[in-house]
Amino acid sequence: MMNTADDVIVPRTIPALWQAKRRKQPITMLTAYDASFARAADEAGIDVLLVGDSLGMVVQGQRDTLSVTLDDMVYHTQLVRRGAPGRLIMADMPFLSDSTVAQALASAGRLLQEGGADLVKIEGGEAKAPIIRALTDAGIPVCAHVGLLPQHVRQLGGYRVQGRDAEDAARILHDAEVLVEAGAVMVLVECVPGPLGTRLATALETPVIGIGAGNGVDGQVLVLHDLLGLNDHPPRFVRDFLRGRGSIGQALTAYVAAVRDRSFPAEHEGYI
Ligand SMILES: Nc1nc(=O)c2c([nH]1)NC[C@@H]1CN(c3ccc(C(=O)N[C@@H](CCC(=O)O)C(=O)O)cc3)CN21
Ligand SMILES: CC(C)C(=O)C(=O)O
Ligand SMILES: [Mg+2]
Repeated sequence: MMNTADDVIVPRTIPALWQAKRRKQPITMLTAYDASFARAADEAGIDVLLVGDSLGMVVQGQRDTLSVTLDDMVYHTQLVRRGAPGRLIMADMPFLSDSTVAQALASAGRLLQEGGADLVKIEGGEAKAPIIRALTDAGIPVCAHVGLLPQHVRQLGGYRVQGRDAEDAARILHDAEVLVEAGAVMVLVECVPGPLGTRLATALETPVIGIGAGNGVDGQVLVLHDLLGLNDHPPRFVRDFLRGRGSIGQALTAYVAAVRDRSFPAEHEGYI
């Protein structure tokens, strides 16, 4: 069958992601760290591949993401780009690679120029607004990561739900608005009550991608290894899509279908 422009629900540009949001077509995102899984995810029609600093945990076996280096991120972004040459690829800015404007420009520059990423993701609240503004002005698209910030795990003392009380929820919403005002083209919100995820997606024109943020956001992201059942202590928001299926390809295809028809995440796979 011939593809027409309207069939293409697989957005490969940032404007296409905005269009998907306007059309209420859920966006699918998945982490990838190497060429083989990038190709598998590409073939399954995942919209955006995230080279997450979660690679410190699922690939390197560390207990958190703090030790991941910019060199690690550049290397894994190269691998993912080789496996999925035509796919939108987002790369995490690792811990302390984005502390000053000059350093953030140099770090993001490497992720785009050497790694082949299309955009970068920055963890943080309002304090990251000047960084996001500078990258945006330089032509580097940025996704703002709010809610649970794994790079702040030493302050938080663990990976816990954020935005549970009204004050914290208002702060997260305010942060996201400020970061979008600074130029962020996408927002990723991690580990917040479902109603807060919905409020963010409603308040912003920008696509809001959730992980553990309920079903009312504009798209979902999961860590690849979690989706394949390789997490011994999975958070609530994880579903093992390989369980009961015959192949990794089928698991990835099932994830795409479940996000698109909004059957994932179910009520019990979120926080209240
Ligand atoms: N494999 C993997 N999957 C992830 O989703 C992930 C990573 N690694 N590494 C970086 C961060 C850390 N993340 C995490 C890790 C644990 C929980 C967790 O156990 N959450 C508790 C919530 C406890 C509460 O109610 O506050 C849960 O039971 O869901 C959440 C997010 C998400 N990211
Ligand atoms: C959990 C997702 C959002 C992430 O930032 C990562 O994989 O590093
Ligand atoms: Mg990350």
